[in-house]
Amino acid sequence: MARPERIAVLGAGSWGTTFAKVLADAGSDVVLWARRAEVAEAINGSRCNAGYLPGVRLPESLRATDDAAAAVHDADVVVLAVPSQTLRENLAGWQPLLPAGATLVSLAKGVELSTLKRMSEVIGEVADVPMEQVAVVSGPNLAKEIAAEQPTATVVACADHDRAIALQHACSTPYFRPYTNTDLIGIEIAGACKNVIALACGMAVGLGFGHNTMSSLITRGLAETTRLGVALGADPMTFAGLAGLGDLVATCMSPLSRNRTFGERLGRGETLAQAQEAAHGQVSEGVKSCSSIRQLAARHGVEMPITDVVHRVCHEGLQPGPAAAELLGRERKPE
Ligand SMILES: NC(=O)C1=CN([C@@H]2O[C@H](COP(=O)(O)OP(=O)(O)OC[C@H]3O[C@@H](n4cnc5c(N)ncnc54)[C@H](O)[C@@H]3O)[C@@H](O)[C@H]2O)C=CC1
Ligand SMILES: O=C(CO)COP(=O)(O)O
Repeated sequence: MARPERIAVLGAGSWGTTFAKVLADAGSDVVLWARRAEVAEAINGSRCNAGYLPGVRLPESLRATDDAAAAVHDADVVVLAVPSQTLRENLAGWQPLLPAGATLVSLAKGVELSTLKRMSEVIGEVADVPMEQVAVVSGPNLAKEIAAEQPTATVVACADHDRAIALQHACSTPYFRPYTNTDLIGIEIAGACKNVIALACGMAVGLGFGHNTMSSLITRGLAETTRLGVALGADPMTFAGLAGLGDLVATCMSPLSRNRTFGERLGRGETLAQAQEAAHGQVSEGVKSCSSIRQLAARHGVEMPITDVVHRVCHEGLQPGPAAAELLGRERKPE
């Protein structure tokens, strides 16, 4: 499959805008759709999306619009960069506009609450396309670092290897190195679960705990994520890769992560509403996905103790201190 000619990125938040910059820097012809006309105008006028990426100058070749039909017109790749829980509704509106045969790419990291579906499953269903047409980009990809052109690797996953190669080509730059993969289940489960583990790590930071606690959460978090992924049919090796361990470490360790920051606020004693207010409208996917992932795990008989306590802290009034004590007090077992 040839390198894509025209790419539309739908969603001009932190990651959508950054990924559009990557594609434009890689020489692709990119149009970025923003919900708000003033955001599109600012990108076209001042080359800046100040609300999400202050201080970042966007490439001259990147065009923005608030007209989704104009954005996707003639696109051979359509990148979906809206929060997981809004993807179904947004995509249903865009579905009649999608060019036949276009590769649909998910940037979102979450599991849908109402259906427990992965984002690629939601896309296949709503857009009514074969799964070979759906791709996922996921990895240790904190938007602000990539927007600053710091060296980063990622994974482009698609069941159709040729499409993955074409997309890999379209987003390769001197600072962004994509690898291909065909394990969508593993890549997406890893991406959704790491947000929940990052919430737990944030809580640990908020409680004043150090690196031993973080490493213990990261390692046991990886174990429970892998258990769920394997139960769903993923390749266990995926969890040792960029979209698995790579993203887990980046998100759990970085103060730039919205999920970790959210967890830190809860760990310091703030309420869910206070932490949400402090996020200024930016999405912390783990707050909702902890519930859908917990349900998915229960459906498949998989134990996910960290995810379980994160859900109960976020939604059932459990306090972070007792949650930590509960994890430590679990039945003793071999590693
Ligand atoms: N920011 C990052 O560093 C990374 C984010 N991601 C994932 O990408 C997805 C999008 O994240 P961001 O761009 O960071 O989010 P964001 O919160 O910065 O932006 C979300 C974008 O979606 C738009 N949107 C459309 N419909 C919406 C609705 N109904 N409700 C709320 N927003 C709506 C917003 O206007 C905004 O442009 C998430 O699933 C996130 O986990 C993945 C890798 C890196
Ligand atoms: O997915 C991310 C990094 O890979 C971004 O994480 P946050 O959504 O927690 O900021």
